[in-house]
Amino acid sequence: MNKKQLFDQIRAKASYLCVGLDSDIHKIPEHLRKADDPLFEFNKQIIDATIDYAVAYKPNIAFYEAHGLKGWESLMKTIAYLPDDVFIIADAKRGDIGNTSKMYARAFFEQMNCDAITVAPYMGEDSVKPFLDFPEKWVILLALTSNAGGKDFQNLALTEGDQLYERVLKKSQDWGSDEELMYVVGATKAEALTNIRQIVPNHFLLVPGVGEQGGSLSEVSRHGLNSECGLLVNSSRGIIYADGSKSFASVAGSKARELQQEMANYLEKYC
Ligand SMILES: O=C(O)c1cc(=O)[nH]c(=O)n1[C@@H]1O[C@H](COP(=O)(O)O)[C@@H](O)[C@H]1O
Repeated sequence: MNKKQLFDQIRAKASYLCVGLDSDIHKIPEHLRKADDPLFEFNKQIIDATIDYAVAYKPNIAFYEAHGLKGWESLMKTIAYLPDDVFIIADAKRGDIGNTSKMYARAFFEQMNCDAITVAPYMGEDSVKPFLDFPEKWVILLALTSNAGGKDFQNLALTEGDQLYERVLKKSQDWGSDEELMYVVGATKAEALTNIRQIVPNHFLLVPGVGEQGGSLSEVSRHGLNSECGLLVNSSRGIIYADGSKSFASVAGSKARELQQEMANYLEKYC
């Protein structure tokens, strides 16, 4: 999916919501655990309930890999079930020497037909570039992550003055354009968004950390929205585990709708 198509979807649904499919066999409702493929059954019902309110879905690969072959099957079935007009992010946090990155890219872009993959920038240009060789596919580079430990490296001041995350934003612009590169910025770091928007005014940002991690959708939207929206805000546990009973899907749908309605207001106000 290209940037225009993504923005068209955002306008059509008045939403920049990404639903995180961090589907954990120990957290899904009891009655689904007896199904043939419990993770897929859970995801299917979550997708059906939230599809009108979300433009993107982000399966977190760890939750599937943890189950070996069966988990990969649940993941592939989930991706195949998602309609073509939603943006699919493989949250895989990959990145390795060039020939290995190329194989990761083929796995997630060709085998699984995802639109985007999260990539760690730590190994530098030749580890990121192979992911950028695929037309209309996206690299989402970790810049300023939502977790407390992110500051151990990302906020370190370099001798030239930038913090490390700022250097990631600046340097990576030599590798690809805003038609193929996005950045992860945690909702818990909303205070940095004004500065980030000065460095990357036009790029899309994937913003996880609203809901369970306590980030504010209002703050993120106020400081992060640009004229083409420029945001995909993810919530995983706050939607998919909002209710643990047989009503889990309809409660997930209501949670997604609440976020979408808030987003519709912000789009009107700031975009
Ligand atoms: O790359 C990510 O998606 C990510 C980056 C980051 O900085 N923080 C972060 O929480 N995430 C992911 O976003 C999701 C957040 O989940 P919830 O906190 O349950 O909404 C998880 O899948 C995390 O792995």
